[in-house]
Amino acid sequence: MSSLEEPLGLDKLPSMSTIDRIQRFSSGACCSRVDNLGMGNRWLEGRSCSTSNTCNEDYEEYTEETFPWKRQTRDLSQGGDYFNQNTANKGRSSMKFSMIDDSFSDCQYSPTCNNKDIQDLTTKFLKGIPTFVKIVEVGPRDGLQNENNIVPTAVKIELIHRLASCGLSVIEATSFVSPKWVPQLGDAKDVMQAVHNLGGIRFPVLTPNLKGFEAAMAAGAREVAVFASASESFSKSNINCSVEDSLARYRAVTRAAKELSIPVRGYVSCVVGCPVEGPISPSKVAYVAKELYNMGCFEISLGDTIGVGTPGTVVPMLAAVMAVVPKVKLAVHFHDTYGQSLANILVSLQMGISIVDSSVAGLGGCPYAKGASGNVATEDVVYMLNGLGVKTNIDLGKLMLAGDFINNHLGRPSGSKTAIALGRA
Ligand SMILES: CC(C)(COP(=O)([O-])OP(=O)([O-])OC[C@H]1O[C@@H](n2cnc3c(N)ncnc32)[C@H](O)[C@@H]1OP(=O)([O-])[O-])[C@@H](O)C(=O)NCCC(=O)NCCSC(=O)C[C@@](C)(O)CC(=O)[O-]
Repeated sequence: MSSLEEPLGLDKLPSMSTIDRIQRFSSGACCSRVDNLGMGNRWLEGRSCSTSNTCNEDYEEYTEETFPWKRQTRDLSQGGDYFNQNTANKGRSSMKFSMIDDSFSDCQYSPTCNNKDIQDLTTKFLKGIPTFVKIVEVGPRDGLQNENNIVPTAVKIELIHRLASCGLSVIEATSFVSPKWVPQLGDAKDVMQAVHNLGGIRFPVLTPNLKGFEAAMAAGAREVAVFASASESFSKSNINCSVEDSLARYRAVTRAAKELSIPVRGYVSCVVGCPVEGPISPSKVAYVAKELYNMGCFEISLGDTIGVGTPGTVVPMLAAVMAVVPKVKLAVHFHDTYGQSLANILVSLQMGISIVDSSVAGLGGCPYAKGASGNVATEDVVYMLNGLGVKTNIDLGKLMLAGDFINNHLGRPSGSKTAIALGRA
């Protein structure tokens, strides 16, 4: 078994230095006034702009009438059941409505603005965004595979039940991989047997080879996922074979799955950067994505496994993949090492992607991608989509409680996000 000894090798990758970050975020222009749309009290309460008074002054100008949803957003001080669905729904509809109409009717924001300007700008920035986004919840698999301590089977099953009650339609439940490689998911059979009959929800599982596929079928799985990499080095360290050998294995899996009418999802890892090789060219990603698509994967998830992507690198990568695989078949899967996940998701949506992977409480990380942080939190994705007026059919309040359930179990404070992947030496 090989493993990645080195940390991310971020010196080779596009990165944002601490100084860069401070300079960017402390610029006098805290945010444009139109940016306030739909941001709820995360912006209103959370933004401090410590190096400039501009935001505070701006904030004071804005009354509750100006932001009618302010009263309806999550009140962090109350803890527990802080965001019931009624409230979330009301906030959502009033936000959506007020984006175009009410809040701007008297144009308090700029002496020169008018409704048409606002509508034009809104259309310009939001027009490509799909009206419905499917979320693939990967917490029970991608999240729990990387915890230092093995989470008890009963807790995994309870987490999946709680996630199922949130309205999620796809929950990646576990992996049928070698327990020597990923001991955290050594109870895949028990987890799968306990959840596979939950109605109306798909529970894909990772299968690295035919052995895993057969075990998954025996445990009741009805959908599987294969996972290749755009990086040779990562392929070797993650699944102990070359990219071409992995594709050959996956052809065997997709053939077997086809005979049983089992849908197969395909992952491409390291779509922006690799811990060993540094930047990965979009053409390599496109090649692997196309191979997976050609062998019959119904959906291809593009994974920024170590979370080094920014909109500047994600857009060309997506453009290259979209040239060879229809965009309706593509999902994005971001880790949040540099806090870029939501920005990356937003540009992906603007490019027409309508499937997003995420992980409750931001759990996640590949044990063989040392130093990468967790997946983007499902709560944050749903919150952003609500603000954009995109449908998800997910109950944000219940989702937050599911996040707290697992955070509490893991000894993390309620509301924690982004578990840091500790990797494996
Ligand atoms: C692929 C292998 C199995 C090759 O592992 P290997 O050691 O090269 O396999 P092998 O064929 O030589 O077999 C060695 C032993 O493993 C057993 N074995 C063989 N296959 C299985 C199986 N399916 N289930 C259970 N056991 C298995 C096999 O029976 C044998 O047992 P032994 O005779 O020594 O007792 C191994 O490397 C492995 O399991 N790797 C999985 C690693 C993993 O799960 N990584 C995390 C995935 S996350 C990811 O990739 C990124 C993603 C998808 O999240 C997207 C993103 O974030 O970007």
